[in-house]
Amino acid sequence: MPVIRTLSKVAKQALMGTPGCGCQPLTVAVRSISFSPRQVTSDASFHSVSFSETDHPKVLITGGLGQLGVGLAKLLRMRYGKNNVILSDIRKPPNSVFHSGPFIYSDILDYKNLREIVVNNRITWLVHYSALLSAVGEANVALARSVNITGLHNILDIAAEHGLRLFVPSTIGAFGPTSPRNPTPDLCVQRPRTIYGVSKVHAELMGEYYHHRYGLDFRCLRYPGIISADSTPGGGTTDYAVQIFHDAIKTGKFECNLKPDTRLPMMYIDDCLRATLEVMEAPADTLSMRTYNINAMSFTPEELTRELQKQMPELEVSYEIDPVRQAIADSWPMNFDDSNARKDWGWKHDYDLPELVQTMLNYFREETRMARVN
Ligand SMILES: NC(=O)C1=CN([C@@H]2O[C@H](COP(=O)(O)OP(=O)(O)OC[C@H]3O[C@@H](n4cnc5c(N)ncnc54)[C@H](O)[C@@H]3O)[C@@H](O)[C@H]2O)C=CC1
Ligand SMILES: CC(=O)[C@H](N)C(=O)O
Repeated sequence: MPVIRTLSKVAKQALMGTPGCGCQPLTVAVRSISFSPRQVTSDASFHSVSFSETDHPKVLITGGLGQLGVGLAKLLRMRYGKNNVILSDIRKPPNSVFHSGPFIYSDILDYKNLREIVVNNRITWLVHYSALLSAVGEANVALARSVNITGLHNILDIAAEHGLRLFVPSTIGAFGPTSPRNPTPDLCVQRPRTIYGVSKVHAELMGEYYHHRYGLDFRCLRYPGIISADSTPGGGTTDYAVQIFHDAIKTGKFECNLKPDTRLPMMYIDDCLRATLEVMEAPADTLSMRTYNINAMSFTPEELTRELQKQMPELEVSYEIDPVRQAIADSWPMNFDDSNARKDWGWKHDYDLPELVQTMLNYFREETRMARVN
């Protein structure tokens, strides 16, 4: 009974705020009475590992076989050592991925399995990439709700119980038609119209809540559309900006599913992965917020085509609009204001549109050359 009374007093303080002091004292109070978000058995704290800044983190990446996970694992393994970064997914990894470092099966909907992986591998950082993206999410709302929301709850609880540093990406899709679109600041109205966007706003808010309530070291970046050469996108609205390179090289023709003047924020994958590493390594006292916009460039299909045609004048682009993707794109930011990330932890992108196009074309040309040689 006295414990319950203490808890409700702490909860009341949390809701009302304590004048003249930040969230830290509250966090300490909550932790000191061992109040965790999910009922855990007593051995859980025995296995938890405290991460010292001088050690290498032991990282688990969920949903690691998608467009971004393999590249992130490569970057983190170069920095922290091959065996300190575990990729996981529910799909079977290709040979090259399986032989490049630790891989493990993990379904984020299986709470016990997740917990076992975290405990047995002494995980200290969790990068949570599993998700259904905007277009596939609209095609399967029930599954998107389950993976993006129920799965996130499992991740938050595991991370809070085991004192992990947790990274969850959000997206330009976390904004909607009533948000300011040009530019979109960090803090503004967020009323997305997709299950993907709704689940990402939920993730931002839950992560920040767990940070204030339980002291969870939650870090979140809102990514623009990510463009990569050696990995394929998983069913988003910005996918056209990757597909155009494949089709341009293969056939010299591309059919675009968005209107020529649809402007969206975009980023080359190397910038995205470096930003992720940088925000994970940033000292906590530099982070004035826990969710940041990051930006690099912003273009329309027409502008991307023109840049490509500078090197491939024969490229032909036609337009066959997909109404679902177009409606999504029309509700998303056109330009992203990432001034807080630049100010707080020194974010700076390397790739603008010309460098992006050059880098992508170099990759595909080299791949074609190698294929001819072999
Ligand atoms: N690629 C992009 O342009 C952007 C990505 N993001 C976010 O970054 C993260 C990674 O994105 P991508 O790699 O592009 O996604 P993706 O769709 O390519 O990959 C997602 C992965 O999650 C896995 N997955 C699905 N259900 C699962 C489950 N129950 N348990 C474990 N894994 C499961 C899938 O097998 C897949 O490999 C996502 O959270 C996404 O929302 C945010 C903004 C832009
Ligand atoms: C911007 C994203 O989050 C993703 N690429 C999508 O288009 O759904």
